[in-house]
Amino acid sequence: MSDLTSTRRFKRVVVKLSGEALQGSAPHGLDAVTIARIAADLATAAAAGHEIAVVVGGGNFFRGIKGAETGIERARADSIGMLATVMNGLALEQAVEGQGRQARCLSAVSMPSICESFSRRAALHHLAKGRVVIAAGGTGNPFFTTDTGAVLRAAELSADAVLKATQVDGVYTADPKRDPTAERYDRLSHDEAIARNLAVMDTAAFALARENKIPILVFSIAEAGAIDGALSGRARATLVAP
Ligand SMILES: Nc1ncnc2c1ncn2[C@@H]1O[C@H](COP(=O)(O)OP(=O)(O)OP(=O)(O)O)[C@@H](O)[C@H]1O
Ligand SMILES: O=c1ccn([C@@H]2O[C@H](COP(=O)(O)O)[C@@H](O)[C@H]2O)c(=O)[nH]1
Repeated sequence: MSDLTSTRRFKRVVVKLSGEALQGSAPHGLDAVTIARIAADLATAAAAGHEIAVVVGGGNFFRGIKGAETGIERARADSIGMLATVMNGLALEQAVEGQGRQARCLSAVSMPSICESFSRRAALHHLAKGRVVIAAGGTGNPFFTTDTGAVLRAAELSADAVLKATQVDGVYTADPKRDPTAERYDRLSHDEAIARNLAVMDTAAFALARENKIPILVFSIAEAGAIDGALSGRARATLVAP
């Protein structure tokens, strides 16, 4: 059995969901049909017995680095970005519950009148109850990304893998959206991803995953059933593993 066909062994996973994935074909923001499709995927994976924690990005609303380019102080711009991830988290929580599966949005940035704060204990409790945990707010600190947040949560929750659900179907030699000659890897190591500066995730995220020996599966979330495809090894994907 190859590495990719044995991914069912990943019982507890952190799904890193790009914010852009939630906007569907809209230029920004949230697309209800797309969110419902992704929520159905998450609910199906949970019903199949996987413990699912989702770390959601915010790029469909705001990225701190872009805000800083317009003159907003970087740390403040990153706070706006983290709030964007909470908006996405709440929308996803609603959508997963709409699929008949309990979900809990836990924010790394405390906002108790809106949702529970993230703690390892709370997240493990909800996972044990079969709820989909949505970890919003990234790491809770500026100058980080939700990719690093996803690996951090995976380490804290002793997850078996990070499933990076994104716009492309794997890791390429260069950004395939910019370079049509880029070639896809089936598999590579964390070391190789860092050394070749493969920007599908930031270096901090790859380094934290390397240190904690956390495999990362990069796959496209464009089609219904993508998460089950990734978990069952059917998806076209790249495995980043030691
Ligand atoms: N070597 C590479 N291989 C694959 N994708 C790459 C590579 N370099 C850059 N990319 C780009 O990285 C993107 C993945 O980032 P993603 O969309 O998941 O962003 P994010 O910052 O994690 O989420 P958000 O949408 O919330 O900002 C892909 O869409 C792809 O265009
Ligand atoms: O730990 C974190 C995570 C995120 N941010 C800010 O949020 C936005 C959106 O996150 P993406 O990972 O780009 O989707 C990001 O650009 C940062 O500005 C953060 O500050 N800390």
